[in-house]
Amino acid sequence: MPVTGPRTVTRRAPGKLFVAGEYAVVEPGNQAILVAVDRYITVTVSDGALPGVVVSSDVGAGPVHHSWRDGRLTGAAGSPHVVAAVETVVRLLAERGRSVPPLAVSISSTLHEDGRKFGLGSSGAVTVATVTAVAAHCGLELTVEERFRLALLAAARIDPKGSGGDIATSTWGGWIAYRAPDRDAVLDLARRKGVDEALRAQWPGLSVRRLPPPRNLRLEVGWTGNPVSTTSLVTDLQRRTWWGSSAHRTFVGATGELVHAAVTALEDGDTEGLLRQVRRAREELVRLDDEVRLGIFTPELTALCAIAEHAGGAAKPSGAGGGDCGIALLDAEALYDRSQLRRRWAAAGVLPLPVSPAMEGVEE
Ligand SMILES: Nc1ncnc2c1ncn2[C@@H]1O[C@H](COP(=O)(O)OP(=O)(O)O)[C@@H](O)[C@H]1O
Ligand SMILES: C[C@@](O)(CCOP(=O)(O)OP(=O)(O)O)CC(=O)O
Repeated sequence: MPVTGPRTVTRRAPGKLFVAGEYAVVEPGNQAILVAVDRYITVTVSDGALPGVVVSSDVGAGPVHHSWRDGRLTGAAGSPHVVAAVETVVRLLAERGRSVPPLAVSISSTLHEDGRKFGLGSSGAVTVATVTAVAAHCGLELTVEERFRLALLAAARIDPKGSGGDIATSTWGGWIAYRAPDRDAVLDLARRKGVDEALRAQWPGLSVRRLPPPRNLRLEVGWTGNPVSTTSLVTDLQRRTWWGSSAHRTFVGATGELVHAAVTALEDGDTEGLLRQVRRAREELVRLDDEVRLGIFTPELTALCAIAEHAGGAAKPSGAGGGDCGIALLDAEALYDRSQLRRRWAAAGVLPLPVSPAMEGVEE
């Protein structure tokens, strides 16, 4: 049966920042706090002129034509996240006895500048927006969690080490507390039993909870200008003798405690308490970096944190570090000079990014 749905569908998914819990969150069950930001990946899906799928992106070279072979898209490399997202939705359609028409997928990003990513979760956002737009184009009705699960299955095929915190944030939007499932286990389930079955099964470890946004805080974001491969930093960490050592367990224990305390502070509207936990999160990342010499804290990220602290805020890298961006939270009621903070960041090689929390995730 051919699919039916609107002829042209556009969906956009927001980027994200890590507030606390990065690195620890890659292990199933460990909690992190993330917030969506008002920079987006927008995906438009329409009927294609050629059999297969043509993908064009404003950050890629020209359009890339992929053909179907045994449920997989062949052709030039293009964007692996977009390809995996389309394949995963189409596999679900096939399991439900439905065929897919030729597709044209077009992507635009405000998570990049001149083709360079800011490090605001473009891979997660493009995966979520593609899954959602292709599903809507094909008339596939999915719950929010089903769309998250499809996007996580797609992204995990490319990198099972990724926690999926970016995908959850792009899906739900706002401030969230996230715990990852075992990605190898859910991939294995989808391979053995199919995607449809993987949507229905329990995913042990997974939890996503909306958190109330802090009322009296300003979020400042600074970009170092250096794009970083999160996968290579996480892979590097997992190869060190530190991984599995008592220092690793101490890091996970301390991060678990501070994330829990930060969740409580958000739920209680305790601004000072949240700032304290964000500082603890930075200290734990500093300790990790001292122990492992991973390069989380570049000179720019160290300066970003010091300058924001000097202004009375709490600051840290967002995510893997090594470049990309950092965040600062400042008490909106306390007196601080925002333009001075931004000037001092700029003088230290940190570009202030005018972004705000986005309370909506990708629309259905
Ligand atoms: N605008 C886009 N168009 C196509 N693919 C994209 C786009 N943005 C991101 N991607 C995909 O995400 C990958 C980059 O992921 P990553 O380096 O983890 O960036 P980020 O830190 O922003 O998530 C790219 O290789 C590509 O597969
Ligand atoms: C180390 C991490 O916990 C956080 C990485 O966050 P980044 O923001 O650096 O990267 P992307 O999610 O690819 O945008 C790994 C993870 O959770 O996947």
